[in-house]
Amino acid sequence: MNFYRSAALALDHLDKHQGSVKGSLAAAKVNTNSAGESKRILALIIETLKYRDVLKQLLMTVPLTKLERETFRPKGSPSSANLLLVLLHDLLFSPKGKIEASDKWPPKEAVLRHGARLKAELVRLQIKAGKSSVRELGKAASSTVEARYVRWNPNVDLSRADDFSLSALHAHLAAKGFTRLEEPAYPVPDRSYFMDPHLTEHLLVFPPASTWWVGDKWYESGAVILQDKASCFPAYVVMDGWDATEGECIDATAAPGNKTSYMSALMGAEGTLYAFERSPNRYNTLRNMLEKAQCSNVQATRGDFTETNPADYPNVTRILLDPSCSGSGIVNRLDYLVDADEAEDDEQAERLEKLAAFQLQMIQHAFRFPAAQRVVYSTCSIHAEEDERVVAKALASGKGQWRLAPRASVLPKWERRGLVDELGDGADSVIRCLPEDKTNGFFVSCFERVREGDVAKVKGAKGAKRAREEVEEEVEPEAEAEEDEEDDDEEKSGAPAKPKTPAQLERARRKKQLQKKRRKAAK
Ligand SMILES: C[S@@+](CC[C@H](N)C(=O)[O-])C[C@H]1O[C@@H](n2cnc3c(N)ncnc32)[C@H](O)[C@@H]1O
Repeated sequence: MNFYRSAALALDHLDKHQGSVKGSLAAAKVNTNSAGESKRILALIIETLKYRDVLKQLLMTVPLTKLERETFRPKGSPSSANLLLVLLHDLLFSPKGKIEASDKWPPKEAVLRHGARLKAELVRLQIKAGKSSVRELGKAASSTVEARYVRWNPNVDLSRADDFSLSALHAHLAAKGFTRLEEPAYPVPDRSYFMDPHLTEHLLVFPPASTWWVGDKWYESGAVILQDKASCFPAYVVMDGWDATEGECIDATAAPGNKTSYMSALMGAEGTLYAFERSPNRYNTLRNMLEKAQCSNVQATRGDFTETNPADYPNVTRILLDPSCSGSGIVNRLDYLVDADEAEDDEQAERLEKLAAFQLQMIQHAFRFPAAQRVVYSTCSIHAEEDERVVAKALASGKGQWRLAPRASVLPKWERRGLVDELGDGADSVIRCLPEDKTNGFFVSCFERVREGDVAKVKGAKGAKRAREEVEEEVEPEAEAEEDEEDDDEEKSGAPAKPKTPAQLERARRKKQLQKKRRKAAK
């Protein structure tokens, strides 16, 4: 009984948008030290959220708060609305199909009085929605990736006496009872796999529930690496057309090292790949990864990429930047189950602005490397603020010396390209990935240096022009502080200057929000 009350209290808390799904447990005073109890309640909350829309629809047809007014009073704590949702979830969608409480508990008695009608109405909703089972009425979890990716790492084959070639891997998988398909098939059939249609030489695609690598010598030796497909793209794009005579490469933000190890493999473990990582802990992880994956051509450095002196790397021609981002593309998050409110939107906008400034700074630093020809910038974010807009600003600040590489060298067969509204023509040069593409949400762009006398049209120029205007408009941090003071004066005089452009309007809105917060805090 308490179990349902706690889950309903947590849902009440979430309705007020006071934090994350997990955070709502503490707010509902669930004993988070008791792993069993909190896990059970968390699972109920998540499952109820998945079915919330259909349960609400059902309650419109069978209005239990009216029919059972005595039990489900309007102003209870937890709210009747959420108590009903969790009870209905267990009755209609849980594997046991029942409410796990004493038969004498009034809310259970009240719901069961309408059990037959509720079930019949639910089936009606299912038929109307054209679903083959009531479970299909739940919100599709965005964490459902339809495939599991395994990257073959040729470095191990190069450095070890055992045969770790791709053909040996196929033979190993056949011995494990897997069938290799010649063509991609989704969902990937049980005990089957195929070579990924975009990364045909290195990436194998398995059914999502696969675990064959656990304890397997191929995994233990680093000869296969678990890496999402989209996360392989940046290394693949930055190394496009590379040959060992060309020069050296950099992975500027390397830990845990998935992309570094793929770059190293694409270099045939030849030449030199410098890998930077700022965080000491993550640097240790990177070192372990590089050792396991036999990345003998990588020189790892613990340090801040923006503090490197470009002149010290006169032979570096290719740079990969995969800096910290909001991670909004990572699909095992629960955020999609709850709608963000305006206050959270404001916090998010502020956070994205800071991230974007840092991301831009990383690209601008990469542009300073004297021999750099190709700079790839990627994020696991789906926000234009961190993706196309950063790219447009980088182009705008590149003084015409950098442009977006043509689609032909940026995974031309990948269909989902960038946002045209943001980058104009340049959108075709960059790629976006979404869970619909059976990957995490991801963004990859590639800048190339414009050769002297090259008059080719600079792609992305439209977005860059707009970004240049924005950059010019952008307020320096000091100036912003001054502007804040000015605004205070304006407020006193009662004559605020009117913001004119969308960017100014957005800043004014955020500033107002901040002032509101400050005033609230001062009270
Ligand atoms: C998104 S992760 C990189 C993931 C990595 N590319 C991979 O595929 O395994 C970003 C990493 O960059 C590091 N980082 C952030 N700013 C940095 C900087 N200025 N210099 C070097 N590393 C930085 C972070 O500590 C973090 O480990």
